[in-house]
Amino acid sequence: DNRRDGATLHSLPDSIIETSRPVQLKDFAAHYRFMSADSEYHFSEEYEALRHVGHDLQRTAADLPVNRPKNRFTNILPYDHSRVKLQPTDDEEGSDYVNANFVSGHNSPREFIVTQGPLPSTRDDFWRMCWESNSRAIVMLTRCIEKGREKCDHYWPYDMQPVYYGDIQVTILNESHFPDWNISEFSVCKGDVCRVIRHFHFTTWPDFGVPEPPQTLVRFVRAFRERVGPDQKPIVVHCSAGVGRSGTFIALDRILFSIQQCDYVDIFGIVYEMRRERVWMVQTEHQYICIHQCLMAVLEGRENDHSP
Ligand SMILES: CCc1ccc(NS(=O)(=O)O)cc1
Repeated sequence: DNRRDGATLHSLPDSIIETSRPVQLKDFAAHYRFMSADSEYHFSEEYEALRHVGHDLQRTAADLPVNRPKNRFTNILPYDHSRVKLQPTDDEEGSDYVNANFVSGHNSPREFIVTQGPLPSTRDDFWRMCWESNSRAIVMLTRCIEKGREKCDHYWPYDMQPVYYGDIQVTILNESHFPDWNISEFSVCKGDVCRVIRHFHFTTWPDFGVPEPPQTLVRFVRAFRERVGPDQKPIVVHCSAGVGRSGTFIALDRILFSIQQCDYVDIFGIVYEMRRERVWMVQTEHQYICIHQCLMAVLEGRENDHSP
């Protein structure tokens, strides 16, 4: 029975705490029907079993007074063990801090850098993080303004004129617009050294919600993977808090790789592992179910259907 209270769960060794629930792909449709039955009772139970994962981990850097203003949300703080560290400047306390964690992908244990939507006061740190990590891709899963509220700073230029963010110069090279996302290429320069960073901006994912229909997210992940190299450079992923939509995107990306190589899928285990790296990854039960619906669409050959 996994419905132990948080305290009990924390005191148990990992060997007793359930960390994976693999499902054979040949059984996945029946599994989905079972989990969905009785008002999705078993999805609720499984998602509840993830509630306390990671909450025993320390986040001391995020809590330093000098760093508190750098957090968009006071309850979305990066764990110390997996946090991304900027190159510190001259013993300035907090100069290495950004609200971001390394998160595992299918291809490597630090495939992703997951971060909050930059604040006006942290967008220079965001670009320093992109530069210092040698990232070549940014996945943005929120709009800057949603329902009249600022969810993310517009941290890139509004037109083709170069803009400096600290000592990083960003220039839009090109933009492609699609119904549910935009794909741009930025020239990012520090001094005489320039790189191209691709920006994949999903524009129709409501906060705390899911893309409709779920196949839209499958198509976005495919469009992203078609254009990002097989290099070992980290991929920056963010939404507003950098947990709900970001976690859902990464979970689906990992699953689409996994089913190419394995005859089973472990969605519970993927989310469990991500939550040990960054808090609240996949933030709602509906997002957790959406991951399953995306996989159902792929397995049934419906990923290119546009009907809701
Ligand atoms: C309460 C803080 C919070 C705000 C927004 C989100 N959603 S998001 O992680 O998908 O941006 C998650 C958490």
